[in-house]
Amino acid sequence: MTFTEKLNHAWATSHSMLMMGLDPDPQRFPAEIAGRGDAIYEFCRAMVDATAPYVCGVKPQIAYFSAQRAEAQLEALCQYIHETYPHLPIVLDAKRGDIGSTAEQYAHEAFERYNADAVTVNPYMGFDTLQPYLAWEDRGVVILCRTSNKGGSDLQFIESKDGVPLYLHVAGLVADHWNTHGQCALVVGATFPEELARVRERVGDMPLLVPGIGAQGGDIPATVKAGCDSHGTGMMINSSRAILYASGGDDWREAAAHAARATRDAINAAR
Ligand SMILES: O=C(O)c1cc(=O)[nH]c(=O)n1[C@@H]1O[C@H](COP(=O)(O)O)[C@@H](O)[C@H]1O
Repeated sequence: MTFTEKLNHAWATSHSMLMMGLDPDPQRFPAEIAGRGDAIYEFCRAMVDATAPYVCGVKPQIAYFSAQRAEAQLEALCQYIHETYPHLPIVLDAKRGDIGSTAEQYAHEAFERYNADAVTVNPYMGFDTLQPYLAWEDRGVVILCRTSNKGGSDLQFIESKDGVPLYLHVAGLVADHWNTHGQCALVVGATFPEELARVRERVGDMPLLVPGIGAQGGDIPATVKAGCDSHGTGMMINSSRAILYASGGDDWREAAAHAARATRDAINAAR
């Protein structure tokens, strides 16, 4: 099954557009697992178990693992998710971008070492730097377009050809030229619903990864109104910290499950 098929299946069967973001910060771990050698793996595994019924996919952020020398725990986690929840796509958030020969190594890392269904990439260096990822035709390539942070406007709002802002130019390039195998998705922040609507209008039913609800304050009804595709779905709406750290007490698993369910329900109520 390709990434796109898996994602469509996950949307249909989970009735959820919530993506569980895994940004494990040892400073915020519950006492029960803090200090364990495998704490990152155990924390993330528990979070996936608690939230799996309410999500359409899982997005581990690689820096939270590599900064702690925990790449082996990320490998084990991806294997656990594939074995236990084979219907849930894994989007490895790595935001890679480099010349083709190096990109080949990054693609190998994401798709072979971690066996991710999709990876996030940065289009700043152009098409040839994305080709090594696109060559893995069954995997997803999730391209930064209009990011959720304030500073995204510094470059993404610069007017390109015909006065079109750069983020919309990227959306057009992907929709019209780069998505030849139907494997691409775009990153658009929930913090900018107006631009989300413009991207949706430009790219039709292409999947969108939409971070920025929860800890970054993005408005759920505005996001849903702006970003759904023609079938009333089409988004992986990510939330990480607001779910992972819903409670630091003994009820951390239950609190995460409750937060995930409530977020899924808030998204569905706005559809
Ligand atoms: O590609 C991403 O996932 C991403 C793009 C973007 O524009 N903004 C953004 O916040 N992200 C990621 O989404 C997650 C957001 O986490 P929370 O703000 O805790 O929900 C982090 O892992 C970010 O690295």
